[in-house]
Amino acid sequence: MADSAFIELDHVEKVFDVRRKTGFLRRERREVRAVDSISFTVARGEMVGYIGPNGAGKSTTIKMLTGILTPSGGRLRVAGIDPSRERTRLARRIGVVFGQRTTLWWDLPLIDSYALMHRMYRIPAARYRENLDRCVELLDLGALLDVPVRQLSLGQRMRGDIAAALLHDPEVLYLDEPTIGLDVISKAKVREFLKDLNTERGTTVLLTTHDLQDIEQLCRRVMVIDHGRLMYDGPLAGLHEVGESERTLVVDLERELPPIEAAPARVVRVEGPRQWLAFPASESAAPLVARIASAYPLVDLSVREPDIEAVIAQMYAQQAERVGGQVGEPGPAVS
Ligand SMILES: Nc1ncnc2c1ncn2[C@@H]1O[C@H](COP(=O)(O)OP(=O)(O)OP(=O)(O)O)[C@@H](O)[C@H]1O
Repeated sequence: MADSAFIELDHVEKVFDVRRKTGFLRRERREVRAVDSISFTVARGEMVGYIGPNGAGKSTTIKMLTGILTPSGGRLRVAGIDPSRERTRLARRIGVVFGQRTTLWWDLPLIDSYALMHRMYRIPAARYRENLDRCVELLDLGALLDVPVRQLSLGQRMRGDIAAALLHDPEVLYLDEPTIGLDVISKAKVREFLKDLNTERGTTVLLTTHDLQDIEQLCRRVMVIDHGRLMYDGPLAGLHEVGESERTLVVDLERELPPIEAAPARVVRVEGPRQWLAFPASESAAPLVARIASAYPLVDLSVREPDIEAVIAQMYAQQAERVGGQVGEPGPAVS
């Protein structure tokens, strides 16, 4: 493994033993291989997207990286520490944000939660003050500090949670769906903040998300997991190529017209003056837009990204075709 690796996973596995009631006295025992022999390293200061469909094994990986769960097999290190053996020592060096849950105290004003963390993590007063001031300013929390957490909107609470994860200056931040359910403005704020955190402070970030735009705007490298297996590790552009996914250009014309001709884009839907054109996600939209604008009476247009599920489904289908296997049997990681 690389010396500079800050996070290291070597054939890590997590198997859950699930018991299900199948009759009055009968129970069925089943193994769920949530993480299946995953290996990767993340260098200090990297910002990596960790994506995959529901139930792929993302949260399980993150829980093992924090020490909440113990791997069933393989070797795992974060900053040289075995997370499940030295969870408390590691806790001082990592920050975690689970989008669907909060680490804040529900009935307390935000500032009181921070004060409790100050004590829990034994953060030196000057450093606490400095980090708090910085987060309050950049995450726009000033007006919210005295508000009980239960009264915060989802976006406000998420910003509050991100600040809470950073008060002790962690070297690595795990984010599990940090923009889930947020409106466009809150998403932009959170992304901007994370970008700054990574470039200015060099914080290593591992980000799981269902929003491809989070990855596009933040991560040069993306890892795709499905059925507990690593299917891809590389740049996002490469993922589009592997998945041969398509983006969609939605064009509003001045009036109803025959389908637009603009290869390699092809019209996939027409509704009155609005037309939908699919084009390969690996192609730049700019020349296509310029060509359409010069030849057609354009009123408005927008580009829609493929969602992660679609990209992965494509990737899957192609891999199955290549190996002549069945869709649903993941192959080795493509990089
Ligand atoms: N404590 C548990 N006991 C039994 N099975 C579990 C447990 N936690 C997770 N699993 C199973 O392990 C698999 C992976 O779950 P995980 O939560 O890691 O997926 P995920 O990629 O984070 O999904 P999502 O995007 O829906 O959050 C799923 O099949 C899930 O049902």
